[in-house]
Amino acid sequence: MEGRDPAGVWWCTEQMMTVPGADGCDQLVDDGGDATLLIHKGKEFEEKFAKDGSLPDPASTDNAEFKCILQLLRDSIPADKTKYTRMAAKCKGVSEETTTGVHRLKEMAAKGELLFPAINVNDCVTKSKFDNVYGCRHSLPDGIMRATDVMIGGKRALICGYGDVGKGCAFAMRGAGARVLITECDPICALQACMEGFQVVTMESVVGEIDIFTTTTGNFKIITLEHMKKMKNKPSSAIGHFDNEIEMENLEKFEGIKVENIKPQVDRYVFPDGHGIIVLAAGRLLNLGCATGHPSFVMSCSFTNQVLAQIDLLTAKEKGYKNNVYLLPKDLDEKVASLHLPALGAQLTTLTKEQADYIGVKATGPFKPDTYRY
Ligand SMILES: NC(=O)c1ccc[n+]([C@@H]2O[C@H](COP(=O)([O-])OP(=O)(O)OC[C@H]3O[C@@H](n4cnc5c(N)ncnc54)[C@H](O)[C@@H]3O)[C@@H](O)[C@H]2O)c1
Repeated sequence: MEGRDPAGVWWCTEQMMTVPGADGCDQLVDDGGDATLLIHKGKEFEEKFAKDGSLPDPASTDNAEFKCILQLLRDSIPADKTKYTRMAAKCKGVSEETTTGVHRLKEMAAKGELLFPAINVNDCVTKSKFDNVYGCRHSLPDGIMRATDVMIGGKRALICGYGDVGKGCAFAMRGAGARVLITECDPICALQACMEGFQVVTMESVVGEIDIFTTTTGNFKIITLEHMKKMKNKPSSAIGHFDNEIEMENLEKFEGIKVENIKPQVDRYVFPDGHGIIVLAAGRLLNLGCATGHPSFVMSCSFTNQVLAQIDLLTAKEKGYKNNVYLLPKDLDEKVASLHLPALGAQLTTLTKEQADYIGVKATGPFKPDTYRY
């Protein structure tokens, strides 16, 4: 759905969750938390309507996405006053794919607002340490090359954030011959970047010299309008989750800005002073917008985790899951990896009973404590 208008995206989200002849879906697979957010906001505004007859007001927010949600609910409530309340009651739980969605879920759980149990698939080792790292290592340069045909070798590439996605992106850019710089707020990640030979800098100190920008923070206002004003005539890109990592709204509203659509998902924003920057995938996930996302092999690890999480949710009640965020057990994480090894021709060593006892594990695993960080 990348590149479509936000209202259309939210319309699709609602259609996906509307099950003819039923109150809604039994379980949700989410990526970024949009479906989960819509159910929660739907129920919240339906309850408000029941109490005081008021409908959501899209004019009450400046956030373009949230405006769409409010408009959608403003249309939905008069037609069916309890649609999302029934949907929430029917839903046994959600399994969430990505860092940004998990962040939203944890916020809701901490406030006691989560309406059903959630499984954090992102933090399975065989998800975040594979899809986020190796998937982005593949699909970041793929997206940049397809979109711009720019020579990456020799260019200065800034990766904002050196978490899982940032690590994959930094190594990809280095592999393509770029001189890679990193911004980080976390001293541990910053030190990791230094130890890998990347230069850790602040955006302000290098913004005028960088050729390719990639934001991987899951945070907002990483590349601001002020930064974009100071950039040279070169590409900028984003691989995080939302278009607020790059201040797209402010860029679009900037007086005198001209937008040249070079091709689908590739826009050149020209400032009144004549310098232009290339924005890929409208500031959203460029590897999805400008390429085909991650290759199927690495997604197979993520989706195997999703399937296991969905099976786990089937018995959430029996397991006594509360409306909280849960991780899959480590033996399942190891199982996901085991299932993928034969395709790569790997031969796993089997521990003898003696060796297993010596290091204090079972010969069949789990091989690491939950605190192990890989
Ligand atoms: N495009 C894709 O295919 C894809 C795949 C997986 C995840 N994601 C998304 O990518 C984003 C990052 O995911 P992740 O798993 O790497 O998360 P992460 O938490 O491992 O990494 C994010 C890093 O950004 C740093 N950071 C936060 N604010 C910063 C700032 N202002 N300046 C510099 N650094 C800052 C954090 O310290 C952290 O190290 C999320 O939005 C996630 O949903 C995208």
